[in-house]
Amino acid sequence: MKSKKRVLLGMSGGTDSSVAAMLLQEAGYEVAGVTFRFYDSEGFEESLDDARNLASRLNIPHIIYDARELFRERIIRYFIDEYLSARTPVPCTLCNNELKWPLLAKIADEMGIYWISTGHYVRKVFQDNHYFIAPAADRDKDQTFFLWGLKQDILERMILPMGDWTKDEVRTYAAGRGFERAATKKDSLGVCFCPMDYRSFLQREVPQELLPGKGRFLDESGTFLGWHEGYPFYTIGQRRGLGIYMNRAVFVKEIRKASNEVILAPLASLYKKEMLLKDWNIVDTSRLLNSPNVIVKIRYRKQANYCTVGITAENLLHVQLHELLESIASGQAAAFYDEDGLLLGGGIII
Ligand SMILES: Nc1ncnc2c1ncn2[C@@H]1O[C@H](COP(=O)(O)OP(=O)(O)OP(=O)(O)O)[C@@H](O)[C@H]1O
Repeated sequence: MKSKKRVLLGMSGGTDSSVAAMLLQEAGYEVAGVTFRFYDSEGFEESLDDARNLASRLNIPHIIYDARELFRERIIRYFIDEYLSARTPVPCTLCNNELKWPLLAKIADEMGIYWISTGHYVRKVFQDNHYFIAPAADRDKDQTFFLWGLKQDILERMILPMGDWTKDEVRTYAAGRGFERAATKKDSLGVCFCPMDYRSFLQREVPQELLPGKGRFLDESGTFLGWHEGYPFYTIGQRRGLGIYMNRAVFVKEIRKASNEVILAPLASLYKKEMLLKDWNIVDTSRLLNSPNVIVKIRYRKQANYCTVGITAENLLHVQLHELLESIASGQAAAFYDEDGLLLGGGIII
């Protein structure tokens, strides 16, 4: 089954996977395309048409895979439940690690295809008998942060054509090949099924009786500061949009579900020195555990901190931060890197 020349590509209809299809063909692969229908949206038919048109112009067999039920259960319901549980969800991480890539592998298996591919801006390297995800040439587009949960069985099958390209080069290439529409499509931003503010999404999706209603903002010593709209509408570290006017800067430090209370505090109170992770994945134990040069990131575009990682008796990852880090929210992901940017693993903060 390990045909060297056949690859299944996830085709969203967007610029990156469109150019990925062209580059794979240029590299001599026989490409098949799949477009996942993840959820119902006005834009889906248009994206699907784009993917189909491209497939037809490139002479690529193309299928649609209906993943709506799976996506609703595993991603959208999780997203809502996390906010209702006073946590901060990471839907893109979960989708990539538990849906998009495993589904590609499953469908490829059914088609007798070994290689699987997407338009993700990441690279893959093989070192010391392990495959690692590595940063893309376009550091601004780098998507390594979302892929820490992928295991070797997926990593070994991945082909990542965008890894050596910048987005500008990709657009120029598509235009040069006469694919003007693919060249000029907008980048997708944020959480795909929730294009609006997540609070409006919760208002729309969650029956009113399941929302907690107004609750109390308190300071760290329990003093009442004002009323809030209900704890799911706040996230750890939030400063803007609190709807409360104070003569000092305050941030959300803690969210108490049981009492529907949100604790506000100065930034200095939000710093922590350690965290615990569940549902973790380690790519190479020897490089991660107790190593002195591990870097951790808890936000896509934010700071990187040095840390030391160990495993607790309860089988959680214990992350000792070398410098204080603020706004660590349960539910968020932490991704580990070595100093060359190789992705060493990650987990979900509890
Ligand atoms: N609905 C979908 N069906 C199949 N594959 C998808 C779908 N959505 C995304 N992908 C794959 O996952 C990759 C990353 O998707 P993401 O939405 O993060 O990035 P993107 O930069 O918007 O990519 P693109 O320009 O290809 O839409 C895409 O390049 C594509 O290969």
